[in-house]
Amino acid sequence: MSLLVLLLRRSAGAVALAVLCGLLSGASSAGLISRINAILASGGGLVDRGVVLGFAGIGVLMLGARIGSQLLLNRLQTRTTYELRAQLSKRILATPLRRLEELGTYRLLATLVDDIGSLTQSLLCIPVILLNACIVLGCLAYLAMLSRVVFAALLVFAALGVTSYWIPTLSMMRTQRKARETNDRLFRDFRSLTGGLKELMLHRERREAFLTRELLPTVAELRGLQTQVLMRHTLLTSWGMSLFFFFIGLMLFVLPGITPVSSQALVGYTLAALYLQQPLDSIMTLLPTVGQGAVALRHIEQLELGEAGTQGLPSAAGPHEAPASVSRLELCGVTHTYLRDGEGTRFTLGPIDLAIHPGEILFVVGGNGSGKTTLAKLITGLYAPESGEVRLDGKPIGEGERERYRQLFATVFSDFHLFEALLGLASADLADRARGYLERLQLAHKVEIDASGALSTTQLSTGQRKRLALLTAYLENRPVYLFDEWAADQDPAFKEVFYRQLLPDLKAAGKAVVVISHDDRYFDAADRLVRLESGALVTDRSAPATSRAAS
Ligand SMILES: Nc1ncnc2c1ncn2[C@@H]1O[C@H](COP(=O)(O)OP(=O)(O)OP(=O)(O)O)[C@@H](O)[C@H]1O
Repeated sequence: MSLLVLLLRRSAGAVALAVLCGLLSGASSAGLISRINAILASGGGLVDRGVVLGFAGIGVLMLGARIGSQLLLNRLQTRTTYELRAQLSKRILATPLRRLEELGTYRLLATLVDDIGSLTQSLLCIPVILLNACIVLGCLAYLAMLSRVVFAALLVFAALGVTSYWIPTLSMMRTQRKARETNDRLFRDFRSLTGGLKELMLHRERREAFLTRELLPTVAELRGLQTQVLMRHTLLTSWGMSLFFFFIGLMLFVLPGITPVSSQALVGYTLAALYLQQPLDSIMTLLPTVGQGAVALRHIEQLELGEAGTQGLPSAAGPHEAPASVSRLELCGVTHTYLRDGEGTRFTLGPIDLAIHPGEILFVVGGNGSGKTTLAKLITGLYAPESGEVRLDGKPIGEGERERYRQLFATVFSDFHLFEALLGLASADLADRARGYLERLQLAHKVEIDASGALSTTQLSTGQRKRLALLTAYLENRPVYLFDEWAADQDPAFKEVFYRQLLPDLKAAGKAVVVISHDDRYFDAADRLVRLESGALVTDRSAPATSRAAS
């Protein structure tokens, strides 16, 4: 709810002003019509300079109020979208990585694209609904002045009408919620579609199966649910309108039988009631959009994202700079467990006791699925330990220190992301330093880096992209380096450069270097080697002389 409250609080002024402008525009157009009426009725006898000026003045007021109201609504729309996008992006970055992994990127994308759109649209309805609600209240007050009996009858009728409208609306909102869940699946399928292009293009049966068993059924299900929502909405709006005319019929045919009423008063009631129709229609038309917004808001809340400023992004003051050096980093009895929903299985890493020292190359080795990457996420503070603690220079790292702690690491994970520019590394000599590393990584003929840090291209081979990721890590110049199977995609010559030159250089510069590797030919490059088996650390010893000899 906090998101909605925040938005409403920030937009309250704009919403009130938009409603005011709308009312002014409505009142001045009513004023214009009544003047036109009076002039026509007078047969032109009323036309003098004052009348013309008054007419023109109301016309200008109407135009100004209309433009003002529309401009405010446009501004509200763009600002709301901006704020929602900014808030949600910050909140995603403030959410623990493990939670985001559990949610899946497709859900986050669906929220960023879909929920933000729905929420913006529904917030935009608020001024229009308020404006029409003002008109409805005005009409009701007028009716109350005309006849208390008619007004009381209208209230009773309205209560019945709202109840008969609201109950099916609740069921319509349930369908909207279902549609929203299906939309998540649609984003997952779109992700498979764009991520699996090669696999789908190369295998006709797989492509057919993907389309007929996964994507198209989801699309069809969504279409069905959306059709249901639209159909129910049409029925409900029509029901609302027929109730309305039923009420006018009651007034015309039943009221004169209950109480004496002049035909002039009857005309007055009927006109006022008819005037109610347009704003009521407008409110009813907008209700599904508001419902959609409510569903989107609920969905965002269910993601249980962190609050901006708690984890990822610096909120206010506070040291976020990484310490320039580390003398000892320890994992003491650290554990992490993955639960696999549906299968009832689990994988537990640890308890792990491990120390990392500056000026030392530590290899983490082990079979596929033994827990190396999980250990890397615990070492770097991307996962908080479920038990045990991480200590930096003897001091335990708690939740409050984790953001600062993470700034100690320069990493290249096996599923690294390459940005289009060297972000957050601004320095006067950035381009020069980067060029030096490009030479060293044998990329100078492929990639250029301008003074702002923009890369000329990232359309490179997998091995070359990894070298660019390594370049970013070099430029970060942090006390601890962690490489997760970095050399797996390198040619033999560059593997040799990595293990025999680049790693020793980092060590010589006093960096602590953690290397996850399957390259047993180079295990002798480690000062210390630890092996993981099914989540347990089975060895922690110096690099074996045998592998040194083998290389
Ligand atoms: N996001 C996740 N959710 C659930 N289980 C996971 C997740 N990531 C990893 N696992 C499980 O944890 C275990 C260890 O995974 P991890 O990625 O740490 O292994 P690894 O040693 O790095 O493997 P590899 O050498 O293949 O990269 C695996 O059995 C895997 O099934």
